[in-house]
Amino acid sequence: MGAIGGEELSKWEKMQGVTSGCEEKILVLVRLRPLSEKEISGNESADWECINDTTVFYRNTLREGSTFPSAYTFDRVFRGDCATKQVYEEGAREIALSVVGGINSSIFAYGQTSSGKTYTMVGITEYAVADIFDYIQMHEERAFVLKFSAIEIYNEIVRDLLSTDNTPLRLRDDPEKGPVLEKLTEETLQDWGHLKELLSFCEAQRQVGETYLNEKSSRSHQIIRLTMESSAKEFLGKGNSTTLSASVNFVDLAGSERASQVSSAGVRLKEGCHINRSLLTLSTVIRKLSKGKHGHINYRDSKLTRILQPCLGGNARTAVVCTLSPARSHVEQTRNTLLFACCAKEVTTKAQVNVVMSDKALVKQLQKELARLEGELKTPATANCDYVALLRKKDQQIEKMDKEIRELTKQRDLAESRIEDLLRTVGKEQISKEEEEIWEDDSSVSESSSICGPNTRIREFNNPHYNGGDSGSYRDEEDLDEYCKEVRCVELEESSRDNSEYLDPSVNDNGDSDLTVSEGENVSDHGISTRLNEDNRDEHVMSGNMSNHRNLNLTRSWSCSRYRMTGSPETGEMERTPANGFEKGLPGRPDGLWRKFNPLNYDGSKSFSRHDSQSSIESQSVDDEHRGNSMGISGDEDITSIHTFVAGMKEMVKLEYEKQFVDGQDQETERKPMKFDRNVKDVGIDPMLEAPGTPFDWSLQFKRQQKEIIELWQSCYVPLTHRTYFFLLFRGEQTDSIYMEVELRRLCFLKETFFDENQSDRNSQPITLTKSVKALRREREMLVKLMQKRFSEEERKRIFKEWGIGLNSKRRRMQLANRLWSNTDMNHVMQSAAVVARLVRFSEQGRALKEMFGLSFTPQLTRLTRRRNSWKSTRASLP
Ligand SMILES: Nc1ncnc2c1ncn2[C@@H]1O[C@H](COP(=O)(O)OP(=O)(O)OP(=O)(O)O)[C@@H](O)[C@H]1O
Repeated sequence: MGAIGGEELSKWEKMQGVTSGCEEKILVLVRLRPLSEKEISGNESADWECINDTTVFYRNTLREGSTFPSAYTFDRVFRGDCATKQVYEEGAREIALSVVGGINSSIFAYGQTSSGKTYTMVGITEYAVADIFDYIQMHEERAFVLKFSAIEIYNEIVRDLLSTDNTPLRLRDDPEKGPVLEKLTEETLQDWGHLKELLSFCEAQRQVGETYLNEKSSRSHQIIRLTMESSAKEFLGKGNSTTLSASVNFVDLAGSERASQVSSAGVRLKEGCHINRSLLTLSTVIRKLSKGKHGHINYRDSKLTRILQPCLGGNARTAVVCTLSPARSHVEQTRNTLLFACCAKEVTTKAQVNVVMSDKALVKQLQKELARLEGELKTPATANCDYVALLRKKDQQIEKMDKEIRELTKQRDLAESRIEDLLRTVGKEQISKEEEEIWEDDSSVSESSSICGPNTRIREFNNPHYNGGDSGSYRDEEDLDEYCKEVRCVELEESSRDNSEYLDPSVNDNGDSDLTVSEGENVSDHGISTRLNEDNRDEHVMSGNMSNHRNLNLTRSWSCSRYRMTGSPETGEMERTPANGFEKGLPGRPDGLWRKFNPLNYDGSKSFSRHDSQSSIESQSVDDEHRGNSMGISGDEDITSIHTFVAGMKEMVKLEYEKQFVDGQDQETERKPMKFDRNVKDVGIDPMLEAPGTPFDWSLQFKRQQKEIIELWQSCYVPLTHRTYFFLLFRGEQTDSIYMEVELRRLCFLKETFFDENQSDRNSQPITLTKSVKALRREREMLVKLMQKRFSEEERKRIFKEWGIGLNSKRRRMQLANRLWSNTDMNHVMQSAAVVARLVRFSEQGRALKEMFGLSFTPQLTRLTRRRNSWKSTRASLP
């Protein structure tokens, strides 16, 4: 055991200080042993020699075909006659004694079997421990603790060499300490004797076996670990000491071997496999580490590399002593060892001093650091003032940004709201278009067999949930129900509105109507009798509308018609008066109100004076000739409903009453020919005066007009619903005459509009035959759907039979719908009306419709109750 002089130790300590925390390469030493007696007796030649302290040379250069280099250079090479002490002192000592300065270290012995690994490591271990003991003795100011532990890895099993228990040790990874062997025995070294005792024990415990090459061949990897802790004695027990803690590993690897060379078998062969495999892993790790610490390093492929991981490129100083046999027979194994050594010398580690602070020392240090930081914060330095100003500025910026955020949020919400509105609008339009396309594309209905469209505009103008969509869009059964409900609803509204309208119209002193339309409120006649023309005026387009409002460009709406303009005409003072019912308003109307009409001065040649009813009628008839264009009647919007008819009717009746009240006398009616070969008397414009004396004439006239109306309905493609309502409501009573006349007049007008060849551009005409045909087609489709809903299966079968529709034929309901109102034969008409009435539930409303429409407005003094039996029977035949 070599003693370490004080001078030498100081040199090491300086060196440790320089190297601590810095990267350094593994120290590679090569030791060439002499030929063993066996090799000598076997006439082995020594092909390897150390030509200097760092180079080993292969001198059998005559060997042909060799591609290996002849000289290998390392940190230090030792000839066969070198003692282990020299190997230690000139090579391993520096690494081994790093532990005294708190730096981990490891010394490996790597080489083929019988190359002298154990021989070398036993010596190095003892020299190192001896030096450590000397170091301890030389540093009495410090307190040292030296712990000894030893393990072996045998067939990939880790065993505690200080324990007689062969229980394998568990290996786990500690985040701070790295790989840790659980329950590993650690003996605190007392003295040299104690060390020798332990080493002997380990040697006895280690797996050793006889092989062909080595009588005492190590069959396991052995690691002897010395852990050294040191603290300055002056701080011990005061809680503020710091401790240096480090370990040094003495690793005696099992020797790589060739089975053929060692002639091993059985247990030895198995041992050799494990040995070679683990050494191969070690070689791989070293080779990868030699190329840099990039990528995955397979430490975990063997217990050996896992345990030695900190020593291989980690926090440790490492020395590898590669032992060689010079014998020619081992040349390949020797070259392999040299290749390993070459790789190892490229591997770098980064060792640093391991200082363990006591808890108290750690707390004290942290408190000191905290006090320093608090002092900096409390110091009213100039810099702090700057911070205050900076903080204030930042606060202002934050406040400003908050404002901007709030404003932007508002704008965003507003924009989102607008987008939603827009999307809703676009969505509705899209739905409308799609629905229209569906209707247009549906070829299931024979257009040629269609007659007219449903009262579709009712939906459009009265359903608050249906704003601007295609009126013909009844998408499902619910819609069909809604359709029927709306009919009734609208009819109720119609009744009240008609009455109010009749009472309310007034004109100002200039002869112009004060009934200004509220734009967009074209609800007056459910889109049939009114429409919004290009001038945004609500116009009555009822063909039977005899009101000379047209000539006056009088505009009106329901909103304004609900207010009656009263008060002094001179002052123009107006008073809003709630609308009254038609019945009580017309006969007993205050003179003051009716005098409002006196100043009316109708337009030139086309107008008439209230004092000249004859001329007025004539003019009106002439006006009607032009109304097709001026009124902008739409086929869809015009004759589609009984409501339309009623509205126009009331206008006409109102004027007649007006004339009578204003003139105060019967006007002599000069029967001038009208456009439609009618005059006032012909159309029964004042039936209350005529009818009493001519009941029989009226009966004949009604029959004639009824036939004429039915034919016009057919040729003008009037909606079936309208036809049904009209047909069933007006059955020949004397009071019906006025309605019959109005219907005739507007149908004649419509027909003329449809078939006027002079219309240069039919597409520009709002009223076209095509539109009416399409509308009628939609109405028939609607009736088809209602058939499914209104009629039971049995009823449908019965009706199909009655109508000559084969029960096995396809699309029976469509066939029936196409046949309804398809000709003008009276029996056919009655049957058609009966079916349609069922479908639209006319029978449930019955005559109440007529009352609701205000159709019983005829003055009580002249009510004829004569009825035609045929019309009675029609209603009675309703299913
Ligand atoms: N440098 C040396 N000088 C003299 N004898 C040596 C030297 N090295 C080794 N020997 C001898 O060689 C034999 C084998 O040595 P050793 O057991 O140390 O080899 P090994 O590499 O450990 O073998 P194994 O791997 O099989 O355990 C021993 O008898 C040993 O005394």
